[in-house]
Amino acid sequence: MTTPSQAQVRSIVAQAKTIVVKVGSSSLTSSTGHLDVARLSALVAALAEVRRMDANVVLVSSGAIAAGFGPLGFDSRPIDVTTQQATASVGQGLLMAHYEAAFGRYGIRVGQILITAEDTIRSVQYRNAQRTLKRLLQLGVVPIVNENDALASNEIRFGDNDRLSALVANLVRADALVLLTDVDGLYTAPPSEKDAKRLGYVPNVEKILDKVRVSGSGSGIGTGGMVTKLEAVHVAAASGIPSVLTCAENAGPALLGDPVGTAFAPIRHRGSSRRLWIGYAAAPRGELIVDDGAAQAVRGGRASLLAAGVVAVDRDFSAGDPVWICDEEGNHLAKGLSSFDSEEIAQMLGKNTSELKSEFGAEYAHPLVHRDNLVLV
Ligand SMILES: Nc1ncnc2c1ncn2[C@@H]1O[C@H](COP(=O)(O)OP(=O)(O)O)[C@@H](O)[C@H]1O
Ligand SMILES: N[C@@H](CCC(=O)OP(=O)(O)O)C(=O)O
Repeated sequence: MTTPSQAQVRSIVAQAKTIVVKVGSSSLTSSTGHLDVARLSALVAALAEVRRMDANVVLVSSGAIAAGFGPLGFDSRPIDVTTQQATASVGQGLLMAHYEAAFGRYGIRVGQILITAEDTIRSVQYRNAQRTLKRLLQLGVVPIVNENDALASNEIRFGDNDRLSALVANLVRADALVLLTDVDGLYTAPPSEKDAKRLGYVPNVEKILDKVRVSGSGSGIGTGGMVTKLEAVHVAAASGIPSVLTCAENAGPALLGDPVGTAFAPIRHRGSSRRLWIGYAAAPRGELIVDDGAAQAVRGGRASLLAAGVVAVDRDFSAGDPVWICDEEGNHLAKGLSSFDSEEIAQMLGKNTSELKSEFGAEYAHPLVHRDNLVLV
């Protein structure tokens, strides 16, 4: 695809019909780490302006832990996961109360959506979240999304909201993603280093990944630092969605398309949201190992995966789960959604369609992974 100019990217952001804005903990808090309601209100003023122009806004907001630890009598953000979860449970309600009051001043309703990483893996939950978000936007509501910290299991949690925001941008098929943090853009090195320079425009995020030096959170309040923000921008760019990264104080100008912060161009055309989900969010639960002929067909990009070409199935999974499709050397060729349980597939290996039909019935005479549910890696 031809790379848009910075002016074109800025204009996509300004004219977005649907925009996802992510605000990090570090931008909603005071120097002591407590929720700063004045900063939250300033952000809401900028978002209300976008709503006034009739664009759909989805806000991905961190800040539950920041809002919860003071009222619970802690001096600082808790460090252990269980106390963080309990703190987020208290803080999430308080955070929403502040958002409700702040958006209410502009006559705007908000709705809370709490997502776990699991919801982005399972196809049914994914569709469900997508439907609810869509309906909220149709109703003129600003959905406010956070990770469901109270219930997220330690092994599979986003932790930061950066990557979650890129997945939400895909879920709602946003035209642009704006990441608001405590630094005014991407620098060539952590901004505490004296020769670090801000980049105004990044035409291809993949080409700068090994040229900039990034580190974790500078403030110690946020979680992912610049590492997860670049991952989010990368997912968005590869999904055809441009991003702007800047500080929360620049929210207004950034949303109006002014040249603040760092703008990132999309690097690929937009695919279907379902394929993007399979490609980025879905963590494979098992593997289908295919012979040379099937590997060639899969690599061609247009074929479904038939049982006849599958030589082995690895690990237990259910129909609808994401799986790796691998060649016999163990190389990952594609990710796809399996149409059958692993137990069923074990019986179907190597059989052609008419054998499947006569042995198991017509409902088994189908590809193990349909081409619409398959994404090359
Ligand atoms: N190359 C870089 N450019 C800009 N910021 C960087 C870079 N490397 C690390 N950072 C740090 O990332 C921090 C933002 O991440 P974080 O604290 O997690 O914020 P948030 O709470 O908004 O997610 C900045 O304060 C900055 O110190
Ligand atoms: N979900 C957590 C956010 C964790 C966090 O700090 O995220 P971020 O500020 O985006 O790096 C919360 O609401 O407190």
